[in-house]
Amino acid sequence: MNAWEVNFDGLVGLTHHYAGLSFGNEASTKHRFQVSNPQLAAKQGLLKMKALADAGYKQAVIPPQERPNVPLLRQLGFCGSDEQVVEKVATQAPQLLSAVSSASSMWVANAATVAPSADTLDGRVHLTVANLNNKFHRASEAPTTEAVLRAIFPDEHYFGIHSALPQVAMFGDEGAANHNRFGGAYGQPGVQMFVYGREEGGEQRPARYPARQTLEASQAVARLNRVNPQQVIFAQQNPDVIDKGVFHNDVIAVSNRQVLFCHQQAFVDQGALLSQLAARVPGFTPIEVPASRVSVEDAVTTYLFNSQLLSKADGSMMLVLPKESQSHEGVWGYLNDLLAQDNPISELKVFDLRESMANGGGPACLRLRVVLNEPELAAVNPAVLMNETLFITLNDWVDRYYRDRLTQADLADPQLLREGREALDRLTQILTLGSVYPFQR
Ligand SMILES: NCCC[C@H](NC(=O)CCC(=O)O)C(=O)O
Repeated sequence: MNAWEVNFDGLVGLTHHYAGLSFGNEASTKHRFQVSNPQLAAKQGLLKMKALADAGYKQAVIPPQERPNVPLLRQLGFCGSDEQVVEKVATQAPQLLSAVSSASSMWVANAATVAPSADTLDGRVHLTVANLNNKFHRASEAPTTEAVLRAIFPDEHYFGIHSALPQVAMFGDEGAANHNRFGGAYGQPGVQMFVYGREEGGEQRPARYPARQTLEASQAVARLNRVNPQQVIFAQQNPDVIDKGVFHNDVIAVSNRQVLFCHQQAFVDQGALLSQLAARVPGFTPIEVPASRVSVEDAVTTYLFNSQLLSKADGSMMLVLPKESQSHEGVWGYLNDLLAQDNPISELKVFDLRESMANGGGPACLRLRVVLNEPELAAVNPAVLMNETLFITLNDWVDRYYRDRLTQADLADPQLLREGREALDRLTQILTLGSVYPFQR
């Protein structure tokens, strides 16, 4: 059956700021306390969505979450009116206010892991919400992510949505950022590769930075998503590169159909893994970038692997890259050599995503890929699909509600809380989502 890869991009929230919350994510640490521009951030994301929709790709949007997360502050013992809760945490524990105000749900590659219906035992599309257990500011995303996904994929006949795994380190799960699907046409059964950073009790693990994803979590997600066990591969990320800032696999590898574009040092036993893929994926085409051309450090600062690898009408592929890859002479030189060589990549498309990049989120982090066939696509809430009208409506909405400057100190402003709720209330009407936020219940 005819099927497409639909890219669902996260819309940046009103409280987007730089708080250095993600140890092991070097961009997050480096930009701590810099001034952010939430309005620009949201518009940079919308421009990418619109450009890809205009180029003929199927594109949709996932809304931001309610921030600051007042119910979470109440769970931590702050009391009084909502405004008083925010005021107290701002004076007593400002870093905690940052954490509960983070707009991190924008990186929807970490929202869930998706299994297309062609791969599942019951013929439905499955999505398992990620628990994002390794970081407090991200672990709190799961309940609203689930509500939002149910509002976007409401029909249980086509879609199975699963709650996040238990919130413990043993089941740390970071969603689609550690998942790749290989195959031919999107509607045909594929091979799913689940990438993990450590195994509970295992010896091979990074020394400096955390490995966020466990093998145990990946196995559970594969079960929940009912992926045919014949179509699953588990692969370990190279712990040495996690220690160099590769906190998710999508910082060092990206795949599309038969192609894997990755760094030479991305995986443990990479040679054996590539042979296994070659045996299982018809026409498997690895494009391994040698360390002599691009170091892991340069991969981390430029995010060339955090690109989207998209199929074009003629069967060739386009890499959607962040501007940082173009500004780096060595990396840009390598990418242009790649174009000249005999491989499926025939175009480079560059976007300015500086606001998101400064927190460690490139083009691939901002999107969740959902392969859908015709009836499944027809069952998606149509109001989230990107088109000219939605683009204009969302830009106007951003202009109306978003600030163009935000620091940690601004999070204490009770007006920000009110602005956020008013904006999200309006957004749920635009996207016909119903009541998905705690403040709406
Ligand atoms: N896939 C990209 C995720 C980036 C995200 N950054 C952050 O949460 C940084 C937030 C801050 O430091 O303000 C993370 O590390 O999970």
